Amino acid sequence: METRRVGDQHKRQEQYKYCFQALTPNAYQTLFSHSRFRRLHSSHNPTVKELGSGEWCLQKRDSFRNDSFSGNGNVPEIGCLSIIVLGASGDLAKKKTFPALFHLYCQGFLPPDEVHIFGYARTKISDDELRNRIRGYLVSERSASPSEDVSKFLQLIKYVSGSYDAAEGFQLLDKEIAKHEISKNSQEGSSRRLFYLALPPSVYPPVCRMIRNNCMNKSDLGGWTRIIVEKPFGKDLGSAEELSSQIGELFDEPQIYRIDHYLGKELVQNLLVLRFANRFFLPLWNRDNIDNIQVSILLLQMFENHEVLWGREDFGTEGRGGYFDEYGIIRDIIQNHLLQVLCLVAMEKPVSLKPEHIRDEKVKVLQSVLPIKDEEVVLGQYEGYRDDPTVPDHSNTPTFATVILHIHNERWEGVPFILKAGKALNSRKAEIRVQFKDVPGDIFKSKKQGRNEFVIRLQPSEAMYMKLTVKQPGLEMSTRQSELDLSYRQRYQGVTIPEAYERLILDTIRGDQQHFVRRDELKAAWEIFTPLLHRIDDGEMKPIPYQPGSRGPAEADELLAKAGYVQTHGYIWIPPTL
Ligand SMILES: NC(=O)C1=CN([C@@H]2O[C@H](COP(=O)(O)OP(=O)(O)OC[C@H]3O[C@@H](n4cnc5c(N)ncnc54)[C@H](OP(=O)(O)O)[C@@H]3O)[C@@H](O)[C@H]2O)C=CC1
Ligand SMILES: O=C1O[C@H](COP(=O)(O)O)[C@@H](O)[C@H](O)[C@H]1O
Repeated sequence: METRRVGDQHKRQEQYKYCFQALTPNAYQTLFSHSRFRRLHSSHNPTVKELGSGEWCLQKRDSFRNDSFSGNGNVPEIGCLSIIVLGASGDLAKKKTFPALFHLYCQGFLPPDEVHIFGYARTKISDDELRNRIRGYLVSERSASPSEDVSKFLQLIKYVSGSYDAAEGFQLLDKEIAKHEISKNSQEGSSRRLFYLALPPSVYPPVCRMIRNNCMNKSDLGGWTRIIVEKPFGKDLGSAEELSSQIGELFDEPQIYRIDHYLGKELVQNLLVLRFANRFFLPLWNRDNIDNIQVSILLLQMFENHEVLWGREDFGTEGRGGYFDEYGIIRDIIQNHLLQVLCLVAMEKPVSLKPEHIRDEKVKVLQSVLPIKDEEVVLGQYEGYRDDPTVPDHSNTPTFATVILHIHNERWEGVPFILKAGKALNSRKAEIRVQFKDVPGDIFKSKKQGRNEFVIRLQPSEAMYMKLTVKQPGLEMSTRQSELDLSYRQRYQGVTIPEAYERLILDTIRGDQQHFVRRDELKAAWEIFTPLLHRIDDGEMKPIPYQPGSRGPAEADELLAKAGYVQTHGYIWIPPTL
């Protein structure tokens, strides 16, 4: 288990506290973008804090602590930090893990005097070869001198080659990490080791065992060893539980960070604030006022040879057709990303912001979901999917699904939660759409135009907008649909929204598990979908073909209408331009 030094925390906080009065956040950003200033102050990770009466203070931000939610019991740690990316030769590492680390580095969260990064995989390449593989993916809007930052960041990376199931490679890795720790004069027992498993889950058990046997850190002086594991966590309830037990025998739950990158998205993180810090929503957020809720992730992606046709996306397609066919859209997106978002939309107010309190409430939602009915599922497979060379000719794998869930509790009885995800569709967006009931005794007959909707656009063009009926400006008393719009790009100009992976890796370093999936959450999530998945795997339920570049099968829209969703015809929300 982890131990921490509280005395050092105070000393360290005091050491770096300093103020620049009358400095606005924008002025600070500009100042910080000058490399000389950054050189002077980056190791202090300063942040801007409002003092009140229009004054702003620049103060030390501890790189390993989330000060705003100190209620979760975190205590900052000091000393040397080693981040080890296992599967460093792979797709995720190149496209997401290393770029996220680079962003953190550019913002001063990974001070070079404390941090070292190791890549580990079987592929025999040199340090420089690994650096060259990832160099092109290191782009940061926050870097004032990008090429200088890229070079410095790459120098922090060392590569170790070895297998995933033999001690030799991990002993070598341990030696390299220890060398780094000694070079930083890190006291034994105070160093921190973060292992990011950017690997296929099939190798998680041997890799965890190797880490446990060969690379653990002493924790008696506040040091720790943590692991981040990627999805998919299993293929169904049985395999997920088996994987959980295997990892659980080697690591305690507080050391395991099961990542779901949707939990790191800005507007997903905003859900708790939105729901529980605003009086507006408290009395409305229930079955008395809400008719139905949709959560959707729509993608343009197709696989391999179709990519060019439909516009290649920056993440998740390349060479993943084989992976995808084994899993399908429900395992790839619905059982994890959509269900996690649903939990945050539907859960009760947690006792506090402590990770365990939040996760307790999420588990309750999952445990209250009723069994899925066949007639409330529409599966689709886009035409041409099976032409992909990595996909079997008779694949029954859905590339699209709409599934209706019902939550059996006092707040949500009777409100359908419509989860929808698909690939090769006509648009790319992720959103939460809360549709309210019709106005009782409507004297304007406005229900023919549309219902009130509260939409949270997760991506692209992050926004929240409230669709409502207003008087058409002019002499006549007629109504029209309009919106109250909080578009982030317009409202928060110049603010860079962090990447999900960046935020979640930082949370792991800080020891904050709020945005990670707990073992019992995972189990409850698989319990919901396993019966349906087995029926699909056994060929008892078949996907309906749909045209690539369409909305998916027409039957999905019919299911939506049956569930009570009323489409507003002729209204389209257009993200405001600057
Ligand atoms: N890429 C993506 O878009 C996303 C990936 N993920 C998840 O992240 C993890 C890593 O994904 P990704 O980087 O795409 O995976 P890759 O297939 O690129 O694998 C990563 C590395 O693991 C090693 N590896 C691959 N297959 C095996 C195998 N059968 N046995 C042992 N080692 C193997 C290879 O390294 P070497 O041979 O050099 O050892 C490879 O470079 C997976 O769990 C994936 O599901 C999650 C979301 C998105
Ligand atoms: O986990 C996954 O998510 C991506 C979609 O993520 P986004 O952040 O780009 O919305 C998806 O394309 C991929 O198939 C899936 O594995």
